[in-house]
Amino acid sequence: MDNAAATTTPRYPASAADLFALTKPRVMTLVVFTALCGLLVAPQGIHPILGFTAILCIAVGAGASGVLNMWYEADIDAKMKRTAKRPLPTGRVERQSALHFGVGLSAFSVILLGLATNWLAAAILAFAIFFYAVIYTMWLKPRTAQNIVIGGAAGAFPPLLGWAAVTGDVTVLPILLFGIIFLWTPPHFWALSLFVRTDYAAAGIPMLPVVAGNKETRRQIFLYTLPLVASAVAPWPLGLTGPIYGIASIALNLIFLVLAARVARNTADEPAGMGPEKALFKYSILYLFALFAVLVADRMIIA
Ligand code: HEM
Ligand SMILES: CC(C)=CCC/C(C)=C/CC/C(C)=C/COP(=O)(O)OP(=O)(O)O
Repeated sequence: MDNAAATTTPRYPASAADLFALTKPRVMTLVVFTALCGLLVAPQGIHPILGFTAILCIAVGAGASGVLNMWYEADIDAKMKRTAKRPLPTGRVERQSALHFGVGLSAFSVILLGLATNWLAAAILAFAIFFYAVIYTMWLKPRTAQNIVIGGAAGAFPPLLGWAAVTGDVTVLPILLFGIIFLWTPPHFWALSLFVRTDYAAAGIPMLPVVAGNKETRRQIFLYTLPLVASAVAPWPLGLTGPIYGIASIALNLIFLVLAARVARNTADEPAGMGPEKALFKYSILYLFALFAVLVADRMIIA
């Protein structure tokens, strides 16, 4: 794959800031937070140093998968306004360096997590990295408009990882947390994808609005919101949490439902400024932070 958009001579060694940018640090905030929540709601404790090491490994593993994603997509990123200024398309980092960095961080995070906690957690981390870097990035994303639905599962692993690092097992609650992020990802991303449809079309990526149009994407956003809302409220009736989570999650989910319904009802050809789509995208991030925060608060108060 040629890096056609290279505009500067690659710096060797690459700057720390550029290498850090390859790990998608802004997205990582929510990855780290949901992993920490998975760790905190586990039914037993973990030594703080081991807990810190586990979260660090999950963050580094997620970052590694972001590096491998950017390594593979350097020429696609060069074609899209949103991504053209990244370190690889601008030529600030050599592709070979990015590959070594991504593989090195992957191996480091998986091995250290296995040594510090247990090998189930390490195996899940290895699988999550593989899922995002290979199954989503290399296989699904360029081929099908369902890329986000299946591939988004990669981002649902962090709470499962946090839990497994403590307990060495996986039970109903961490699987539900996985399910919540899995069902959250399509509305989260499709709301944004409506704004960058032409970018994806230019890069030849079959994102849903490119393939099915804005109207169908808005409808799918609402359809995925229904099981999301159901699974996000479920921990309370299932007896896995108390009323603090129950009541807060009902409020958070009602807002999500209303915003998704506004998106579905929007008949404008293109999404505009701070319209329903931007509101839903921004709220989706706040929602996941808040939902996981109240889960931890609820479990800590009950305990
Ligand atoms: C395949 C699934 C996903 C896709 C395609 C996707 C895509 C995007 C895109 C394109 C952005 C815009 C900003 C940027 O480029 O940084 C974004 C923002 C964001 N995403 Fe996602 N996302 C996905 C899943 C997730 C998951 C699983 C999480 C964490 C649990 C997450 C957390 C975030 C956060 C925190 C932001 C805001 C970053 C900022 O401050 O700009 N995303 N997402
Ligand atoms: C533990 C572990 C391995 C977690 C992985 C977490 C993670 C980073 C999930 C994917 C979220 C994400 C930023 C998708 C971007 O999609 P894209 O690559 O299509 O976006 P782009 O166009 O911005 O590159």
